[in-house]
Amino acid sequence: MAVLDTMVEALLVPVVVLEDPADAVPLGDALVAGGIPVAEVTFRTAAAPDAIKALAGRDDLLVGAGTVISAEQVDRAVDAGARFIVSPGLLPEVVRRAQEHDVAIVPGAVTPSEIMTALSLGLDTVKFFPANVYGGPSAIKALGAPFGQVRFVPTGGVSAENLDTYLSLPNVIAAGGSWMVKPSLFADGDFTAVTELSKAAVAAARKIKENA
Ligand SMILES: O=C(O)C(=O)C[C@H](O)[C@H](O)COP(=O)(O)O
Repeated sequence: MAVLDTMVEALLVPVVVLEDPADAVPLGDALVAGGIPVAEVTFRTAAAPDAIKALAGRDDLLVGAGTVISAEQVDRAVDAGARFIVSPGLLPEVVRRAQEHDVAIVPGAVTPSEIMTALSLGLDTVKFFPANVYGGPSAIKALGAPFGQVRFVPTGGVSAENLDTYLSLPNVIAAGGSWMVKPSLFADGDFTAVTELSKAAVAAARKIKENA
């Protein structure tokens, strides 16, 4: 699916939590300037649909919705213009609703049973969340043995410091995280730090995959 290809190319999925939808455009600009053409805007705040709307028309940035935990939120995310849906867990009705909308869905799956459920729903890409708690890189490596066809997007506790331990795995297609988009980085309205941390993350991610 083309949408997931963009994620694979970016190697990174910034997990964005916005309180003010007015921050969406400057944050999107900062990510693009930093070389990350993807943003996962989480439904943890009420600002999510408006923030997604503000970014949806762009052709330099792929915007998706994160923390989507109900079919109704899938509808709202897609209405707002989300091009992909990310969920912390695996709920078949959430997956099916996204599929009905023909929108890419990356559900959370960390156990063999959850991965098998994802496969049974026609998916081959899952979010491994919270990655640091559910066994980190060694768990993803071990799951790769029975599930060689599954691609993982570890998220939760991924940082500039441990990015290499995840992205160096062949079954990890991208890493998700908030370290380059933390609200504290742009609380004063200056998004420079987002761009700088994004640039550093992109450079590190490319190097890791080249050497993997
Ligand atoms: O709620 C969801 O659906 C999420 O996407 C959770 C986020 O992925 C993580 O909270 C990001 O984790 P950190 O990078 O450790 O901040």
